[in-house]
Formats: sequence, structure tokens, C-alpha cells
Amino acid sequence: MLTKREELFGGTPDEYLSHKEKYENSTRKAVILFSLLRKIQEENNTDLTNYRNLLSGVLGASISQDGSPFGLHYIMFMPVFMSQADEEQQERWLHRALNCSIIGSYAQTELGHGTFIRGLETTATYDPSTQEFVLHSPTLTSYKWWPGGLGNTANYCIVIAQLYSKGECHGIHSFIVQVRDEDTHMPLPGIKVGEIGVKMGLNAVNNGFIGFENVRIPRTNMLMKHAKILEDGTYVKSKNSKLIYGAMVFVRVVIVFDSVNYLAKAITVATRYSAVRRQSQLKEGEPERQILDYVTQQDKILTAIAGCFAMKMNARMLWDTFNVINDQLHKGNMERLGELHALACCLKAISTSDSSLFTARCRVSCGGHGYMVSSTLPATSALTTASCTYEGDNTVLLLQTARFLLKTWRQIDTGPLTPTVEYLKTVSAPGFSYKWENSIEGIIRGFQIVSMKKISSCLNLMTAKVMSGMSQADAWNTISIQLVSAGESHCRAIVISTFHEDMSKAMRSMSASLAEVMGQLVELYAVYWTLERLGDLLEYTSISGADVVKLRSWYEELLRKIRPNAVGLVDAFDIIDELLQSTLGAYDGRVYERLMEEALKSPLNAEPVNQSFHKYLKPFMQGKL
Ligand SMILES: CCCCCCCCCC/C=C\CCCC(=O)SCCNC(=O)CCNC(=O)[C@H](O)C(C)(C)COP(=O)(O)OP(=O)(O)OC[C@H]1O[C@@H](n2cnc3c(N)ncnc32)[C@H](O)[C@@H]1OP(=O)(O)O
Ligand SMILES: Cc1cc2nc3c(=O)[nH]c(=O)nc-3n(C[C@H](O)[C@H](O)[C@H](O)COP(=O)(O)OP(=O)(O)OC[C@H]3O[C@@H](n4cnc5c(N)ncnc54)[C@H](O)[C@@H]3O)c2cc1C
Repeated sequence: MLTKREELFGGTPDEYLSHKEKYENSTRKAVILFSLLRKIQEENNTDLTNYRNLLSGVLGASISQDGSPFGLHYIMFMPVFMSQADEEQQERWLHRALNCSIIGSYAQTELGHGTFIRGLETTATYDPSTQEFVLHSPTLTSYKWWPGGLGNTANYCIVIAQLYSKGECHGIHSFIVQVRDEDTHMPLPGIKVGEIGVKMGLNAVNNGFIGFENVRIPRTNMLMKHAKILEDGTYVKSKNSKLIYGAMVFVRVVIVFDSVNYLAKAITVATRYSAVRRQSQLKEGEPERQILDYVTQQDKILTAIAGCFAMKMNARMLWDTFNVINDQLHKGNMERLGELHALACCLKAISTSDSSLFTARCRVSCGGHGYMVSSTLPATSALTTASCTYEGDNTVLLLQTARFLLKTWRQIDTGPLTPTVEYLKTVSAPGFSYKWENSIEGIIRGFQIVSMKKISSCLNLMTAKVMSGMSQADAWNTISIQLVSAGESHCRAIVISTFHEDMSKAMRSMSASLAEVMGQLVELYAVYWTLERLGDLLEYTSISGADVVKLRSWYEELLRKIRPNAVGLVDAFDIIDELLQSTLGAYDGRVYERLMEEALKSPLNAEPVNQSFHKYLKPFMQGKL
């Protein structure tokens, strides 16, 4: 009789399963894992605040780098319900979703539209004679495409559609739709649903497609916490049209935590492997060195460790900010919604692009063995690159942040600014002067000045182009590279300052030795990004060539200081081997034995001579083909 652990982590490795077998195996594991999680959450009440803790348990415990067919049920279906459904609807559906007696998905993206959600084509037309909505996919491009779990798993989904009533279109709204029979799991009449096929990664998420042929749903299946349709078809608009976007903000906050978790796995593997792997002699006649002793290896890996700690602290700041502003939204105070959206956008973009960049570096830092699926680095790389797209393409999200920053800059003199942008006032105040200094505070100030000057420059450019007769939209598109760069600079300034401030607070309760190491990580992160963004700093601050020489020395000194603590730092992530699932990163360091053990599980090693020899090779080699 297998233990739960053996059931979850044993069996044929996923990499040797077919696409269909991988899905079936993931579903088998998901029901084991989520039965355990269901017990945990039954003791907790569920609102969006404590839901994230459950979700981080779900994500943290997600036992496959290929994701889970239940992912979207937890990541979007339920959060959207909590933020978009009214009390009656939550009463009717949420408990069933929480105890997984129904499994949901989130169907927003279509074959033809992902970013431009105001262009979505699926329609929901209200019929007052029957008090129903008629859901319809008018074109092939209107088919929903991508919703996780929708292929074969979910029996319900939240559909985002253009709402029509009394001949008028009221824009996109959310609807809960049953897609499969709860008993037979057969697709309901008028519904064409299936799985989208093999992807670069996340092949257990069961992404699907769905099309509707005049499918009727009750009026009360429109999620009506904000906007409503009355029985006679009267549309009652939301207090704020942007509230429909609320769930995307929440998920972006969750994704920042995710990106930290995925990067933590990758650097645990790469760091431990770099301590085990010996290659080349640093000095003639000496034993081969741990590759972690090579400064170029430290440059790849130690900066990733610092980045992981930095983003963890920023994820916590974002979550705290989300809770504060979400409470205000519940009380009808919309003042900081735009700031929250801008912060969630840029932190989601930067955390996922950094995680993708550093995970790819971890992969190459492990050489050939890092290219083995059994190392788990390829899957983590595929996963982190996906996160640069899902829940909003990173470029588009940074443009959203830039849109908010330009709006803020236009109003810079009309009153106080909200917390994440108040630095703009400080560094642009009359009489403010700043001379570059090679210190954490000096670096933070430098990044804030770069951000402010980029925003100011973008606005001046926009104004000049519009004054020259260019449309606002064309002017925006023309300078959009600089707008994205301004969004990134703003975010980097926030990430460095938050890391420094929050780590400084945390260090007060640490031992001196631990505080010293944490301080080194903050410095390494700040100096690394200073060297990475030298062009901006040379353009907008008084940094000099001499400063840069000293920065490089500072950087190399930090690598030397942190090297002895590298393994201890990743051990502190405390990721158990079963979740790490890596031949290179296992705690016991038996890399070569594990590589061989995993290789022998390959079906191609089941017999000494594969059948293709007799069928193909032998006749070929004998010139008979
Ligand atoms: C259980 C184990 C699991 C393990 C598995 C792990 C892996 C799991 C993999 C999946 C993970 C996650 C699932 C991802 C699911 C999805 O991808 S769902 C689909 C997500 N799609 C998007 O994010 C679409 C992106 N596009 C947009 O958000 C908008 O179209 C965009 C903002 C880009 C533009 O929309 P417009 O309506 O055109 O907006 P503008 O005209 O630019 O601005 C209008 C105003 O609205 C404000 N705005 C826009 N968005 C928001 C928002 N989200 N919140 C608040 N406000 C918003 C914007 O600021 C403008 O305001 P202003 O006029 O300036 O005041
Ligand atoms: C693994 C995965 C899981 C997903 N899960 C779901 C899900 O469960 N439910 C769901 O609804 N969706 C899901 N999605 C879809 C995802 O939300 C979209 O892929 C994402 O929103 C990007 O839209 P798109 O794919 O149409 O790309 P596009 O918007 O077509 O972007 C393509 C390119 O065009 C550029 N571009 C687009 N618009 C602009 C603009 N205004 N300005 C400048 N450049 C622009 C982008 O920067 C990008 O380079 C998932 C996607 C992936 C990869």
C-alpha cells in the first residue's frame, strides 16, 4: 500500500508520459493534494485576504513544474468570485467551489484577443422574456482559448463577454457558466469544448478552448457585485467600471509571490549543484575547483539569490498595499485604485521578467546537466517565461504603469502624491540637488531621479509631438519604448528602496552575523542593477567613470563575501526534495548517482536492443533499405 507521499511523488517520471498520460497522472495527484488542502481550508473562513495564504500553500505545494489542472480553479475562478459575485451568488456557489464539488476555470482570452479585452467578441445578450442571457461565439476568433483546466477538468467557468441589453452594448462583464454535466461530465448543449494541445511547458494545466452556440444562462449568472442587469433588462452600471478588472490585480499580486517561489527553486538547484560540481584547475597541480569558486559563476547565481530576496520583500509590500487599498475600495474609496493597478502591473512585469532571466541563467550555469529535464531547470525556465505573458503581457503592463506615471506627473503640483510615487515630488522639488555617491542611499536616489526624468521626458515628448500635429495615440506609440523604460525604472527604484528599507527593519531583530549577510544581499542587488543600468545613470545623474570603477570593485568584493554563505542562503528556502524534484539540487548532493538513477527510468533502457534496430537500423546498415 503506497503512502500519500509515494502516491504523490512516485511512479513513472512525467517526462516519459504521453501528453494524455501526463494530464491523467496530474489529475490523479491533484485530487490527492487538494483533498489534503481542502481539509486545511475547511477550518478557515474565506475572504480574499486569508485566501492568498491558502493559495500560496497551493502554489508552493504544486507538485509539478507542469502546473496543475486545478490551478485556475484556485488562482482565478475563486478569487474572481470573491471580488465580482454578490452575496447571494457567493452563497450559492462559493462554498461548492471551495470544497471542490465544482471545478472552475476563467475564460477571458480568445483566439483573437488577449491583451485588448475591450475587443473581446463573445457576446452575452439579455432576453427579458425569459430573464436569461444568450451566450454566443460569433466567430472562430471569439472562441475562448487558453483557460486553464477548461480542456477536460472544469465543469464551470467564468466567462468574460460583451453584455448586450435592449440593443445596447455595455462592455465586458463576468458570467458563471456551467460547461459540463455535473454527473456525466459531458459538455452541455451548444458548448464546444476541448484542450489546446502541447505547449512549451505547464502541460498539466489543461488549457482549453470553448465556443458557445446560443447557450442560455439565467440572468442571475451574471456576477453582479458591481454592475447589474434588472429583470426587465435595465442596466445598472458599476460605481467604477474598472472594478471588473479587480481580480486581475489580485492575481498579479499572487504571481509576484509565484515568481519568487519559482526562482527560489531554480537557484536552490543551481547553487547546490555549483557547490558539488568540480571542474578545471584554478592553479596548475591543484585539485579541480567547485564551480561556485569561479567569479563568473558567482555573478550568475549570487545575483539571482539577491534578486529572490529582494522580490520576496516587494511581494509582501505589494500584498500589504493591496489589502489596504482593497479595504478602501470596499468602502467606496477609489482614490488609490489607479496606483494599485500601476504597482501590480510593474511588479508583475519586473518580477516575472527577472525570474525568467535569472532562471535561464541558472540553467546555463549548470552546463549540460542543467539541460536535463531531471534537473527541473528546463521546466522552471518554461514556466517563468510563461509568466511574462499570462495575466497580462509584460510590455503591455509596463505601458499601463507608464500611463499612470504620466497622469501623476501632470498633476505633480496639484497636491500630495500617493506613497509609491511621492518620491517624484521629492526629487523634482525646487532647490533639490543631488551628487552621485556610491552608497545604497545614493543608488536609490539615483534610480528615483532616472525614473522622474524619464517620465518628465516622455511627457515633454508626447506634448511636443501632439503640438506638431500628431495624434495622441500615434505620439504614445512612437515613444512607447521610452514609456516602457520609464515604467521599468520606476519599478526598479521601488524594488531597491523597498528591499533596503524592509530588510533594514528586519535586520534589527537578527543576529549580527545574519544581519551582515542580509546587508550584503541588499548591497549586491543595488550595485548589480546600478551596473546593469549604467546608461540611464550616466544620462540622468552625475555618476562618473571613477565612480563606476569603484562600483565594480564593490561588486566583486560582495561576491567574495557572499560566496561562503551561498548554500546556506538557499537551504534557508527549505524546499523539500520532493518539491524540488531535481537530480542536481537534492539536499544530499548525490548528483551523479541521481542522474544515473533517473536515466535508467527511461523506457529506452527497458531492453538492451530497441525494436527499431531490427525494423530499421539493421536493414539500413546492410544496405537493404
Ligand atoms: C494549484 C497549483 C497551480 C500551479 C500552476 C502554476 C501555473 C499557473 C499558470 C496560470 C497562472 C495564471 C493564470 C493566468 C490567467 C490569465 O492570463 S487571465 C487573462 C489575463 N489577461 C490580461 O491580463 C489582459 C491584459 N489586458 C488588460 O489588462 C487590459 O486590456 C489593458 C489594461 C492592457 C488595457 O485595457 P483597456 O481597457 O484598453 O485600458 P486602457 O484604455 O489602457 O485604460 C483604461 C483605464 O482602466 C484602467 N485599468 C486597466 N486595467 C485595470 C486594472 N486591472 N485595474 C484597475 N484599473 C485598470 C487604466 O489604468 C485606465 O485608467 P485611466 O483611464 O488611466 O484612469
Ligand atoms: C500558460 C498560460 C496560461 C494562460 N491561462 C489563461 C487563462 O486561464 N485564462 C485566460 O483568459 N487567459 C489565459 N492565458 C492567456 C493570457 O492571458 C494571454 O496570452 C495574455 O493576456 C497575452 O495576450 P495574447 O496572448 O493575446 O498576446 P497579444 O496581446 O497578442 O501580445 C502579443 C504581442 O503584442 C504586443 N502588444 C499587444 N498589445 C499591445 C499594445 N497595446 N501596445 C504594445 N504592444 C502590444 C505584446 O507586447 C506582445 O509582444 C494564458 C496564457 C498562457 C501563456
